[in-house]
Amino acid sequence: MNIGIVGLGLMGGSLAKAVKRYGIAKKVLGYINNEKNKKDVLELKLVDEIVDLETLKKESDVIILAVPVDAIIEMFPSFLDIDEKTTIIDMGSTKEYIVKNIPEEIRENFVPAHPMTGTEKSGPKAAIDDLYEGKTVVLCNLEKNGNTHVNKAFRIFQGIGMRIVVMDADEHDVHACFMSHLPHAISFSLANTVMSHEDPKSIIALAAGGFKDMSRIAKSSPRMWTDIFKQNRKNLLSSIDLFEEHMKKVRKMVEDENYEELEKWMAKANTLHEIL
Ligand SMILES: NC(=O)C1=CN([C@@H]2O[C@H](COP(=O)(O)OP(=O)(O)OC[C@H]3O[C@@H](n4cnc5c(N)ncnc54)[C@H](O)[C@@H]3O)[C@@H](O)[C@H]2O)C=CC1
Ligand SMILES: O=C(O)C(=O)Cc1ccc(O)cc1
Repeated sequence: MNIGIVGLGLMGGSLAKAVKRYGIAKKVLGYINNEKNKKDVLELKLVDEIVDLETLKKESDVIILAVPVDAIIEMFPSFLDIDEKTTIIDMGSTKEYIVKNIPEEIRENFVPAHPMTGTEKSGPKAAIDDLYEGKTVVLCNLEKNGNTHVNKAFRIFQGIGMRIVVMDADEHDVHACFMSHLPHAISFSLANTVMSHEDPKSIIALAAGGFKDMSRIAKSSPRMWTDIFKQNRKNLLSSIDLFEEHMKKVRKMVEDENYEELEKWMAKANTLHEIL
């Protein structure tokens, strides 16, 4: 099949590599809206052809939307005239707002997906060969899709070595919030907290592994994450409230010098890594 990818950054670029490597795509077409990325995509040979959006729509059996989540919504009107056999799959990190806003005309064609894998890097140069291998992709609200479109999505994701999990978009957004969006909010906060107190020289000289681990995702794209926080605002606010409760709890145990409780509380946190 021909696969057209809109947005050839980390996710789109890595998908282009994977569908070529596994022989799933006969041809990979790319649509790019910025000159700097075009140059990088050509140099990295991520796609067979860079085309305009109309050509991509006509020549692709499957169109992948690998752009920030607000851009996915903004692009809906461009796809209202696609062929009934063409499948569209989005890779956005949020699902509820996207699913709610898919126009009725293309709802059968549109498979909402979220690959639960990524890095803090962005742009075509961030694309990696095996990003998707052995990872999970969540597909949402498939009851509204035609079988042919679901089958194509399964062929692509299973074909590049992914495990598929199906759930409703609202349920997805709660899980994604706690396991990805809240951790990003915490990492951005930690980075800003430390920089508001420590000068760069001390950070360079003294930062140890733990701080580097916890602040890695604070390097993530502000454009992409502002969109995600906006679209998952309600869940993010509740998860921040709950996190604040836990911060208050540790603060109180330290303030009260309740070290017995503190040790128990930490031991409970250790058990997360028995399941991860
Ligand atoms: N970064 C990550 O680890 C993960 C990201 N996602 C989702 O995947 C999507 C893409 O993210 P990344 O690849 O990380 O971002 P990225 O920033 O690496 O790539 C996005 C690309 O889309 C292009 N773009 C933006 N607006 C466009 C438009 N209107 N038309 C055409 N191209 C446009 C940008 O120029 C950029 O090259 C986002 O929706 C994100 O939420 C999902 C899972 C993991
Ligand atoms: O860099 C990391 O560890 C990530 O967690 C990347 C990531 C970012 C956004 C997603 O929707 C899913 C995964």
